[in-house]
Amino acid sequence: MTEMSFLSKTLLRPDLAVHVAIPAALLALYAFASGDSYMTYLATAGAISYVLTASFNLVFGYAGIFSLASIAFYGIGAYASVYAENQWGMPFWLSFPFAMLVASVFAAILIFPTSHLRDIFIAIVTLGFAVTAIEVFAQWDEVTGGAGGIYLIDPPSIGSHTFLGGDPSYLLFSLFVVWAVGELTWRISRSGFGRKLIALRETPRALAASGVNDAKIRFAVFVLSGALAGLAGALYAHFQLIISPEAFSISRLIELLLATVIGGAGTFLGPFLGVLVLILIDEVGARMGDLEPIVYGVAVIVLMSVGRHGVANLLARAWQQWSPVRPTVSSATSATVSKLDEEVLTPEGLDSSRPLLVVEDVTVQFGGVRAVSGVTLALQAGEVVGMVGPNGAGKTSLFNSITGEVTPTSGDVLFAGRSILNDAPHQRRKRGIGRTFQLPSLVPDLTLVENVMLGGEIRARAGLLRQSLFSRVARADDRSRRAEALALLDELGLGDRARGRASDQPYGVQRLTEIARSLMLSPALLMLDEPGAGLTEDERGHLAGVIEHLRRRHLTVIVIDHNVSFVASISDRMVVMDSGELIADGAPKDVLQVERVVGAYLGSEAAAHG
Ligand SMILES: Nc1ncnc2c1ncn2[C@@H]1O[C@H](COP(=O)(O)OP(=O)(O)OP(=O)(O)O)[C@@H](O)[C@H]1O
Repeated sequence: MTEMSFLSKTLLRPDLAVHVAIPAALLALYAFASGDSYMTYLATAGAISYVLTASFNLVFGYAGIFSLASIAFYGIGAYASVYAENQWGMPFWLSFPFAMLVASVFAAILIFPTSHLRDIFIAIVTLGFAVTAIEVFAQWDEVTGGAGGIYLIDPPSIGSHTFLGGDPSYLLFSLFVVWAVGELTWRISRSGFGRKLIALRETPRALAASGVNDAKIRFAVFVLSGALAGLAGALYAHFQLIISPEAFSISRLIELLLATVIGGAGTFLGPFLGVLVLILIDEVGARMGDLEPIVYGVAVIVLMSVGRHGVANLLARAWQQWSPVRPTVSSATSATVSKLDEEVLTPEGLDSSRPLLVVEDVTVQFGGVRAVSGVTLALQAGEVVGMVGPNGAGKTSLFNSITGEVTPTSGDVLFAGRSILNDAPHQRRKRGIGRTFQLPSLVPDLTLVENVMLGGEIRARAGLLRQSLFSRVARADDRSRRAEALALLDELGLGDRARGRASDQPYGVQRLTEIARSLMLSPALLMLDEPGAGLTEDERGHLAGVIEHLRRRHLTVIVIDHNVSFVASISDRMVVMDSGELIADGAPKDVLQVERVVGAYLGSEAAAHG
C-alpha cells in the first residue's frame, strides 16, 4: 500500500481517523501549551469545558433532552470530590469516581419528575433544580463553605508527584480525561445505544415500534451525562484548588449551551469545536477592552446565522463536497417483488388451533368521543385481513388498542391466548406484534439500514453499558444486525438505498423501510396502518407484492387502507368499520355485497368492484 493510499484510506475511515487524529491533536496541544503558563492554564480550562460540554451534548445534543441540570451536576461533582478528600481523607484518584457517582445519583433522582416531560418543560424543571443547587452551594456553609467557597487542603498527588492546577502535568492528566471522554462518546455515537439516543431525540415512536423501552434509554443517558458532568466538576475543583458558587452560575450554564450549539449539538466533534470557538472569541474579546461583550454577541450571532447546526455540521458538509466517496442512491425502487426470498420470514411457534389475536368487546372512548364501540374480532394465524372504513370510523383507535398506544376503556385484547392489556407498547412488540404508523416514523437523521437495525435492538446481546463502550460483543451484535437489516432491505427491493438518509427518501421507500424495521422483530402479527397512503401506483404495486410475500410466509397481517380495491386484492378477509362499530367481516367478495357497507361507505367503488 502506498503512503498516499494509506493516508486517504485512513481519512476516509472515521474510526481510524478518530483514533489517530484525536490523540495526535491532544498531544500536539500539550506540546504547544506546556511551555507557557498562560497557555497551560487556557488549555486545561478548555479541557475541563470540553468534558462538561460533552456531557451536555450527550443528553441534549444526542438524546434531545433539554436538561439544564448539567451545571448543577458539575457543581455537585466539584464539591463532592473536595468534601470527600478534605473530610474523609479519600485519595485523589478515588475522589473522581466518587464525584461521578454522587452526580449520577442526583441525576437518577431528577429523572423521575422529568420522565413524562418534553422540551421546554424539562428545561424549566431542570433549571429549577440548577438554581436550587446553586443556592445550596452558596448557603450550606458546613459542606460547601458558603459564598466564600472551600479549599482543597491537599493538592492532588500520585506517589511523590503533585499535580498542581496550573502545571503541565495537570494539563496532561486533563487531556487524558478528554481523550477518555472523547473515546466514550465516539463509541456511543457508533453504537446501537447512539442510534437509540438519536431515535429518542427525533422519533420516540420509532423506539416503541422497535420494542425498545424509551424510559430506560432516557434514564441511562441522563445518569451517564450526570456522571460526566460530575467528572468535569472534580477536574475543575482540582484545577482551581478552591471552589466557590460563582463557578456554577447561570452565566456558566449559558456558556455551556453556546459551546454545545455553536460546535454542533449531537455531533461528535461539536464539543471540541464549540469550546475552541468560545475560547477564541474570549481571547479576541479580551483584547477589545470595553467592546468585549459586543464582540462576543456579534460573533455568536454571525456563527449561528452562517450555520445554525453548528461548526461541526458546516465542516461535515464541506467534507462531503470534497470527499471523493459519495453515497450512491438510485432514483427508483426498481427491484421487483420476485426478488423476495422465500426463506426470510418464517413465524415460529404458531399454534394454529386457536386464534392468534382476539379483540373482545373493545370500547375506546376519548372524552365525549366514542372512537370504538364494543368491537369483537378474531384473527387466525396466517391470515391477511384488510380493514376499511370512512375517516373517523375508529380504525386507528382499534389498531392502537391492540398495539398498546391506546388503552381501551373496556374490553380485552388477547394475543396468543394471553391478555396483553397490561403490556406497554414496547412489550407488545417483543411479544411479536409489529406495527407501522399512518405517518412514517423513521428517524430522519439515520440511514435506512440504521433505521431497520433499530428493529433488531431487542435481540442485542450487549446491554447499554457494553453498547456504550462498543465492546467486542456489541460490535459483533452490530455487524449481524446490519447484515440482517441489509438483507431485509434487499428483500423488499431497497438494497440500493440502504445507506441513504431516511429524510431523503420518498414516502413509498419510507413506508417499506418501516415494514422492514417491523420485520426485524420477527413478528407473528404485523399491523400496517395505511401503508399505501401517499404512494404512487408503482409503489402500491410493489407494496401489494410485499404483502403477498408476507402472506405466503404465513405471517398474520392486518392492513388499514382507504383504497377498497387495493385492500380487496391483497386480503383473505375484509373487515369494515363505521362510527366505531364493526359492520362487516368476511371474504372480500362477500363483504363488498353487504348492503350497509355499500350504502354507508363504499358506494360506487364497491359496486364497480362487485
Ligand atoms: N387521541 C384522541 N383524542 C380524541 N379523539 C380522538 C383521538 N384519536 C382519535 N380520536 C377520534 O376518534 C374517532 C376515530 O378516529 P380514528 O383515527 O380511530 O379513525 P380512523 O378510522 O382511523 O380515521 P382515519 O381513516 O381518518 O385515520 C375520530 O372521531 C377521532 O377524531
